[in-house]
Amino acid sequence: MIKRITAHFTPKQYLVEMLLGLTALFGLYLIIAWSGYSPLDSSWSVSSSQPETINKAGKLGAWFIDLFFALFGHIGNIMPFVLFIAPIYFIRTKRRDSLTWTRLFLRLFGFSLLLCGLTALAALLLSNSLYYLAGGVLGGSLVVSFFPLIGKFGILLSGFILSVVGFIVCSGASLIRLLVKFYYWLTMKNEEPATETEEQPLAEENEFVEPPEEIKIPQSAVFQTEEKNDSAEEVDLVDVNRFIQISGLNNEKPTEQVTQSVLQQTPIHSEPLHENITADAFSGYGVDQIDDLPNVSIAVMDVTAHNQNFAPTAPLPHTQVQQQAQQSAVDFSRESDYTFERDEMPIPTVSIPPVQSVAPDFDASASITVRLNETESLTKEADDAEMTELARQFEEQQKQRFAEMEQRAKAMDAEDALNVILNKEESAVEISPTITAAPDYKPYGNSLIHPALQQKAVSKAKPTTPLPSLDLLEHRPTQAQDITQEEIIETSQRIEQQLRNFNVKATVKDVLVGPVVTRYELELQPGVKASKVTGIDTDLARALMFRSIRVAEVIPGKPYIGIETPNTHRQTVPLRDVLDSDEFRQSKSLLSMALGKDISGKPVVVDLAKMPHLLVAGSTGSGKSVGVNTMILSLLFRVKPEEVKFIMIDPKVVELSIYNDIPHLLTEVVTDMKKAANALRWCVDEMERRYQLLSALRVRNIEGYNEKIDEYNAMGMPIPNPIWRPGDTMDALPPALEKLSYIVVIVDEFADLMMVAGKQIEELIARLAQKARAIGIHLILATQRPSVDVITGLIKANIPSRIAFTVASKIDSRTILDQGGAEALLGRGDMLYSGQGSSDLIRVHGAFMSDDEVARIADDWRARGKPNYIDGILDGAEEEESADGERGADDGELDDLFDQVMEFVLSTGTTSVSSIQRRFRVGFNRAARIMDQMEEQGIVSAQQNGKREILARRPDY
Ligand SMILES: Nc1ncnc2c1ncn2[C@@H]1O[C@H](COP(=O)(O)OP(=O)(O)OP(=O)(O)O)[C@@H](O)[C@H]1O
Repeated sequence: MIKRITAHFTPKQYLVEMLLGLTALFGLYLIIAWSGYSPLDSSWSVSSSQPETINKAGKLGAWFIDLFFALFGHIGNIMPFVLFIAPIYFIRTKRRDSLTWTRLFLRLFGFSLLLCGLTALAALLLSNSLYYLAGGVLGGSLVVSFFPLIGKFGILLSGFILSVVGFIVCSGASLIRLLVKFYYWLTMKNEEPATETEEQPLAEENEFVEPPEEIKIPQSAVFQTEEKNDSAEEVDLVDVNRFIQISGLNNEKPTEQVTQSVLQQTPIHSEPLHENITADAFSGYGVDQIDDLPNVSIAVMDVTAHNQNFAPTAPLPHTQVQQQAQQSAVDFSRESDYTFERDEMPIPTVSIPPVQSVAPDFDASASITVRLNETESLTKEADDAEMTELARQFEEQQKQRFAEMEQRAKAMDAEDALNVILNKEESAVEISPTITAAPDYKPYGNSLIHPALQQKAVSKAKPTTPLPSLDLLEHRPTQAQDITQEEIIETSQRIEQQLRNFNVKATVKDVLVGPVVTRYELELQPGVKASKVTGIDTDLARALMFRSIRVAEVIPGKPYIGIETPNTHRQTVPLRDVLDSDEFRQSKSLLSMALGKDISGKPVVVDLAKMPHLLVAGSTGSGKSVGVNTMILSLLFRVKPEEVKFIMIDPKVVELSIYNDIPHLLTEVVTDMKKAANALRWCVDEMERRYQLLSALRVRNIEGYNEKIDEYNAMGMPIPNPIWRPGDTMDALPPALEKLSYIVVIVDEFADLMMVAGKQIEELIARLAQKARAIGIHLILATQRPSVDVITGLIKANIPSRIAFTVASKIDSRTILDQGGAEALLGRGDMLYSGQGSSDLIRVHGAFMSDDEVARIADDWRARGKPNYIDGILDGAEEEESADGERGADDGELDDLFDQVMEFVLSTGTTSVSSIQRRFRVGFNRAARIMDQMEEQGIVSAQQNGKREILARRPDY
């Protein structure tokens, strides 16, 4: 149960409040009378023949207003308003509480001075007529009386001084403060802190009024402590609202924070306040009981921080307050002049300890925290009690039940059976916790596998179109770029201006607004280097207030440099838009890939066959995976499985596994990096095999080869496989050659692959990269670690095409692109493309597609056919490798297969390691080592341009 503290008025306060209210009402009445004033009405100075009063406030109203005009002239106009506003001001600001007879007299006196001053000024300055005195009787008589003495100027000066002094005395405001405020208002400066300005009038007021004779507690809050002291301080908390923080009702700072902030404001030298305030001081309050209220904390804050004359004992003389501040808590209560009586009311607790523990030096004027958090603890206690009671009842019931059972068992002579039952019951109780802890599995219909773990069955009918339709991609409306002409002109001017500040003279010649960035093309003055602008790109970005800008030193086909600034609203480039473009449709190459849109919004389509390998790098989250998916989907929309095959390596497991089982795959998506190395080795072997075929058919590349196959097939003369040997297959005759498909090897995180077998992988990639172009094997390697241990010199030298997404630093950018720029990209698919070793960079905003779209296209292909996985791509058989390794360890010993291999090489004339691998079913290492041994024995020459010659003739051996 919580008590709510409510305010009660003393009879005197009732009276004052009522009088002020009546005065305000009378003022309102006079305002109405003033607004309806007519000089024709009969009144104090006018006797009219008019039978009816025109004024809406009646005769009385007309009479009063006329009286004001007669007495004070024009100044009479303010009287109704003063009578209305002043009482309301007193009530609202609670100044009525401090209204004493002396103060009332002073205020009235001040007002009289003000009236005298103003009426005198009005009488002199405003025009008077025979019937109407501008300053009224008062102003007129003052002027008449004093004119002979001090003259016109003297009256003006005195009137002014009287007005000012009168205003200060009656309002209690400080003229200097008002002037300062006016100055601040004029100069638009911030005023002093609000607290200070709030408190000041009070302080000023106190200066005018002598210390109050009586000390009273007008409706102030008083608190009761748990420990009740015999003596306590009477407190005049003038504005109690400022010191009460109610947490739970109010979203402002929690009590602790308030206390903390008060602590910070409190001077360190001051001493702690141990003030126990008794509930008696709540004499002006009634206590209502209510059931449920949130936590209420009442903090008496550091009043001295606001007003030096004001402490919890505010009306005390200044010196006394200081003395009290220096006293200890005990002293404070003992020496206090004012005492509270103890009250037994159980009201909220005053918790001082937290304040003391946080700041032992806490001042007497520091905060006291009152916490009303009984509800929570009481509820908890009640809950606990209830639980214990229930447990007790249950135990009793059980005992009773067992007693009954025992009796019945005795009667039936079945005590043994009862024991068995009771034991079982006990053991059941014991194991029950384990049973309840187990998850509550429900049946999954017909399946034993949870729906979330079931493979998604694609029950799609085989599509009728030869290739997937673009309708599988979502149609996202193109958002319009909302940059205005004015904005562009303004930014152009700012760029020119800022460049001038850096001593670069340039003029904006062209502006291209793209989906993500806007490029300002500038003509530099002759003699100014473009690198000068590149060097100040960060300073320029800061000066122009852009997140980052990129300087394009060369714009192909234009004599300008480009400054690319990010657009306020970034557009997404949908993949559908790019694939649906003429650029992509009309590209002839089979391996054309759409990347996104360039700076002017034109689709960027690149040809993987020409690249011929691609390195993609960018920090995490920069859009690499989306970029790689864009490339794969571009291919999936235009190539059939027999034309292009994929080997996908995905150490992250989740990125490319969505393509599993599409018919383009040569093997399932590789996630094990050891197997991935084998896949690369297989590629090298395949490359060797293809070169043999190409050389046998005397063609230079895969296109020529495929054409030749087509040509002879069309003539009905299929070409027999020239490198087939009896025993390679079960066939009696060599099989006919078929067209070769392109192979695209995609590695999503190339760094992981390098970690597993760095040197080997580097060599394999280098070999593929050097030679694989002609035979149609292409690599796309992506990495998020653009460091030199991943992108080694060897790899860089062999992979000329690069794409850089956002990277962390200029150094990373240089590692990928051999120049800076990628560090200023904007992320989320923003990339720089450098094709085929060219130093020109194309800024591309990558196309975007959702995972659902990728899944739809993969499903579409899965519905069209099954993959024809090639056995053995992934088995390089580690055991075999390790066995090879062991064999290689004993130097000088020829391999067991040496003789057979030599026979094979001499009889067939082939020196290819891959053919040895295939023929003898050994791993790459072993085959290569046998070849090295043959070289040592002088049977074959050393490798030159990837080829060896046979030096020995058969009879030699
Ligand atoms: N072209 C794009 N347009 C719009 N948003 C994009 C684009 N590309 C990527 N994003 C956003 O960036 C997020 C991260 O992209 P993504 O997963 O491809 O990054 P990542 O470089 O592969 O990261 P990680 O290396 O950690 O896998 C995406 O979820 C997407 O919201």
